[in-house]
Amino acid sequence: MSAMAADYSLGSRSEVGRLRAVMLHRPGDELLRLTPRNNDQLLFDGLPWVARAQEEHDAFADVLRANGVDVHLLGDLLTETIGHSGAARIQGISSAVSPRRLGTHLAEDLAAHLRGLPAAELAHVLTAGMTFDELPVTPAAASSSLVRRMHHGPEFAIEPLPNLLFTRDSSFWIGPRFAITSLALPARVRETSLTDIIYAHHPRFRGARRAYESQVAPVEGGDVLLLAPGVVAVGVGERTTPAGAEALARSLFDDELAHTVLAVPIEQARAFMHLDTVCTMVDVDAVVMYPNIAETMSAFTIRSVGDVVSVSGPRPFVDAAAEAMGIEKLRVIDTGLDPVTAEREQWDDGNNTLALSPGVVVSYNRNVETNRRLRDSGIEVFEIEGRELGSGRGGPRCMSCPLARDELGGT
Ligand SMILES: NC(=O)NCCC[C@H](N)C(=O)O
Repeated sequence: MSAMAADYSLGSRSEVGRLRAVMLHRPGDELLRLTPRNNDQLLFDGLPWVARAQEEHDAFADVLRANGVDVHLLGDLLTETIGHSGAARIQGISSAVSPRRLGTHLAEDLAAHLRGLPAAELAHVLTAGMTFDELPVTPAAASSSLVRRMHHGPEFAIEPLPNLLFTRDSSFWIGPRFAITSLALPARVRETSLTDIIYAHHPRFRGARRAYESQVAPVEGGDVLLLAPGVVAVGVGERTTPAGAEALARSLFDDELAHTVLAVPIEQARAFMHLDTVCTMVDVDAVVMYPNIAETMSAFTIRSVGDVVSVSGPRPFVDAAAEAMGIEKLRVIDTGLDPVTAEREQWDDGNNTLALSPGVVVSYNRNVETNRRLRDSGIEVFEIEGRELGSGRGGPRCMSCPLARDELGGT
């Protein structure tokens, strides 16, 4: 990536300030690893047609570019990072090559092989993984490695990362800082080793500081909504735990990145894996929310006053949010859908919109009713195709990590 001077600075203090730069991951060979036997464990509901998924993703990126957003692809950033920094290369390899899985001898052999690969090839292995069949053939390893002899060829020596597509979850920006999250499920844990080396070593991010450095407990970016400057909502459910929400809140308070954090309980179910599967912001004072839970969604309010942290509630989410945001009312765009249509469109990420600026969002075209009602409420909707992308159960917000948004006053 050229070190061109951008007319914005990195960071984000809201969900809806004009989007200036974003990190996406164009899906690649890691999706070709999915089979009917491993797709559940790898958190996909089906087997995407990969070429089509790439076309859909390219169209998504084009919509963002057409709206003036700088699109940075994680795969490119990773290749550039590894090419630029020997330390990043070593770190990436050591997080991927597990002596626990491979035994010390094979792990050392493989790590030595990976250290010699060109940057793009190594980035490919770190994202798409490697099967035992694909291990480099060294005569010594072939005859002396029991691990190699006893594993089946198609098994993974390095697990692939098909969910890298959902860049929202493995890091997020709050104020001028980035946070590397702590992903809850084994299929995704290694993703953060890649975002970590990118932010630590890519020249584009030189000087950027970290938030939530301790990564004490699971926090996933899809659960983190920047409701307003200083006000953060954190979903607590299948992924982010109460301990994660509390640790994040205390860390944001210590770094003066937030004064109020709302911990929002969500059902521990696949359909509601993150807060952004049921609620996203579409304007400075408006959310689109899954109607079947709009009435019951609640929040604990965590506040920092001086050195004291207090927890109150729970109370209705919309009331707690409005008070924390300092607005009279949080508008809930009432999609007004009957429960069955609402359930179908929520499953297909109808509530997972990505805001380009206040009142302008990107959404999947299949959610016909939700999109119609968003427009009826004055929201401009750019529609994208998600027939294949959606098989991983994530929409435009899940597939994007905003790197820079304008301050709200300036949009
Ligand atoms: N923020 C999001 O809701 N991201 C979607 C993540 C989907 C992925 N297949 C997962 O289960 O983690």
